[in-house]
Amino acid sequence: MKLVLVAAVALVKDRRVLLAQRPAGKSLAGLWEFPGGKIEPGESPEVALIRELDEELGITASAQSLSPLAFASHSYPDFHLLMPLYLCRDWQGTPHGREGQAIEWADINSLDDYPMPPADLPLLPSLRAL
Ligand SMILES: Nc1nc2c([nH]c(=O)n2[C@@H]2O[C@H](COP(=O)(O)OP(=O)(O)OP(=O)(O)O)[C@@H](O)[C@H]2O)c(=O)[nH]1
Ligand SMILES: [Mg+2]
Repeated sequence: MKLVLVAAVALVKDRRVLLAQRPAGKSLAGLWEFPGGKIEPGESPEVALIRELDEELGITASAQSLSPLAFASHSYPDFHLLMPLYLCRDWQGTPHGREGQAIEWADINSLDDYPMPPADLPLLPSLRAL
């Protein structure tokens, strides 16, 4: 089974977390996910996330602003996903969907209203505990 490493982040402001909707045409289209993406060869998870936050949302974050929150380990039919989820409360800029994706500040107590990839569901208690 192929192991795929993805870095993701919960951007948290007050009691809200930023979710991004996967665009039509991609795998798991329409589901709400944490911003992030595949870790490229030679990248640390933090460096990958800083790059993805710029590419996907147009914001700047530093490695020191990323703290470990939880991780997902989930078998999809064609690969196994290992995804550290970081917490970030401090960044520069205003997030906007730079790749045409919808984004939303979801109330941490209303995450059930956002259909998410199956890998993400075990991560939600860590968020609610914040
Ligand atoms: N960024 C992100 N990816 C997630 C989450 N949950 C989850 O299962 N994934 C999966 O992790 C994989 C990598 O995400 P990615 O953001 O780099 O993938 P991508 O947009 O290039 O999609 P692709 O796999 O269609 O090429 C995808 O298969 C995605 O479905 C999540 O909360 N955030
Ligand atoms: Mg991505």
